[in-house]
Amino acid sequence: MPPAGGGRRRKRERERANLGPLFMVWRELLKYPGRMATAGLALVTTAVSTLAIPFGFRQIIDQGFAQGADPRAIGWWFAMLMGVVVILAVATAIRFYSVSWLGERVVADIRLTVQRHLLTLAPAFFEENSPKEISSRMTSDTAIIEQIVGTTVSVALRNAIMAVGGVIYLFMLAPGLTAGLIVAIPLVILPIAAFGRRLRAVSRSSQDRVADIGALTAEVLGALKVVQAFNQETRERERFAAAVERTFNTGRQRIKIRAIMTAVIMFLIFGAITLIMWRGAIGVAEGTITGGTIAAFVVTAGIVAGAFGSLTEVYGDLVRGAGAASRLAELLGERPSIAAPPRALQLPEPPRGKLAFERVTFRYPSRPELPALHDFSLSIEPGETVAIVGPSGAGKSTLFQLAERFYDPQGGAIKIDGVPLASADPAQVRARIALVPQEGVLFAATARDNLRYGNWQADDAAIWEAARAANAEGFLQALPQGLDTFLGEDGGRLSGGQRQRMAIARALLRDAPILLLDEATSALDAESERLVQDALDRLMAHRTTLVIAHRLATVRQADRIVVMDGGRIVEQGTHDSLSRAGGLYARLASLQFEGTSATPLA
Ligand SMILES: Nc1ncnc2c1ncn2[C@@H]1O[C@H](COP(=O)(O)OP(=O)(O)OP(=O)(O)O)[C@@H](O)[C@H]1O
Repeated sequence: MPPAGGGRRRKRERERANLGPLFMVWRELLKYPGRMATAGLALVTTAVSTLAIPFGFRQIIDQGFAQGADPRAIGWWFAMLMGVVVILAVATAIRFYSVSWLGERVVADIRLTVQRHLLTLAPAFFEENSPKEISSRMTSDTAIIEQIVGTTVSVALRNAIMAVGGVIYLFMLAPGLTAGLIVAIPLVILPIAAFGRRLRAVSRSSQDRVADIGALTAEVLGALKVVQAFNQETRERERFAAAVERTFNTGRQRIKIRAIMTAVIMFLIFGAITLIMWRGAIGVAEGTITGGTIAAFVVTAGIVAGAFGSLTEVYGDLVRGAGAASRLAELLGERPSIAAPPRALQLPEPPRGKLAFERVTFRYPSRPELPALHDFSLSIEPGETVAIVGPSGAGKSTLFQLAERFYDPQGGAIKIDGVPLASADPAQVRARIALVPQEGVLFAATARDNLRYGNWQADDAAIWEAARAANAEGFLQALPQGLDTFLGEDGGRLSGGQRQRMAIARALLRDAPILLLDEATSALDAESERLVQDALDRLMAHRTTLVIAHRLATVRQADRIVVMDGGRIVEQGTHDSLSRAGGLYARLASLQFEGTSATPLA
């Protein structure tokens, strides 16, 4: 099973080679002009004071070390040089702090923006784009951007200033020698451009491979029990090993290009310097140049060479950053397919709780060939309880997906209190619905916060009242710290029946007029079963309820039973009338309701 994201990757590889995506990072940086100014000033100061050091050397060597020089003058020169060193040290600290601060801040801002945006996207987006891959974008791609802002750009600017300033100073020191150096510069720049282009492609696929590893790790750890239960450790180890080796190989390709690139550039720079020094040595021998000048020239040329050397690495980093930024921009550019229309209709007040499907035809975006609902019509009156029954894949859960407007149907309309969902604000629509899924979803938070997910305004009195009605009071009181007990990731501390009652209590707190209830198929023991049923009865009272029924008790109590098959309604009636009719319902019921009411129907 290859990790997801192949399609997107191919699309990305067709994009033009440019650093344009980094513009997004620049826009984020512009939000902090004060910090930028401080960083810029410190940056210029460090670059200039670094260059002041060879200047000082020259003075000291030519004047200070000359025989018969005034010791006080020597002291003065050294004091000056020490001053420069202090300025260099302080400016470096300020530069490091403000530049790193910007890196951390920009990444924090980008993470906030991306998460805010992801929350607006429709579930269909996450069927085509693995959430695991997206979550690795949140960590690895943002880390790359942090490095760009916090290190690379400052290194680049400082080295650019030092390279330019250094070259000017070299000209002042020895124009002839420097001219030779300048001739060497295009020899340096051209290979950078050539290697850089190749490096860019390799860096991108290298990052993709790293994301694959993250996705694979999360997938296997998330399903560890299944892996172990099926003795698939060897297979998972091999699958992971293959991914790791792919990552290593693309990484190796990247560092190979970079190694060759560095070697070529270093050779060109230092080869040129060596040749120029040879000319300089002849100059000193002939007395046309001083020792101080040659010393300053050596140190400055070293600084300039180092600066150019770092600049070559900068390009590679910027390219990596542009890759990361373009992926984040791609996420941010994804328009939510489900959103409120420009002039959304208001749902009528007070809510009545009428839910209607009118000739709805729907295909899931990821399975366009198979209609999950076919010309489906069903109208549920306020306060009515409708039980949905049917074989697996009949389209029962799809009704919930559409009522919550996680998807839009291709044909027909779904209406709440007479307003088509497509014309309303999804937030308003969802506020009228309480959903109790088959598996109660719990967050890594306290019991209190898990319940308040239904309604953040609820105080403890309201929470306990809901807990009592949901038959959850007893076990909540028995938790070590009561409502303050941390339920752990995925609420691992609660049993299946307890989780269901948590979900019911949450739905009670939500207090919405329409209830979408997916009964758990897992059989509970008789006591749990009774507690859950009892809680459900209280939850369903006075609400419009659409329930995917798995229990005899539920279908018996329903005002109406709707039997679905292949995305259509095949029968409607009561338990007694449908049992007598001898159709699909009678078959399903005779197979599955026999013996115990806890046995799943579908
Ligand atoms: N996210 C999805 N993407 C693509 N196809 C889907 C998706 N969810 C469901 N389907 C398909 O749509 C059809 C209806 O599925 P649905 O989940 O509504 O059935 P169901 O009656 O609830 O089944 P079950 O009782 O097994 O939960 C099935 O053929 C299913 O494979």
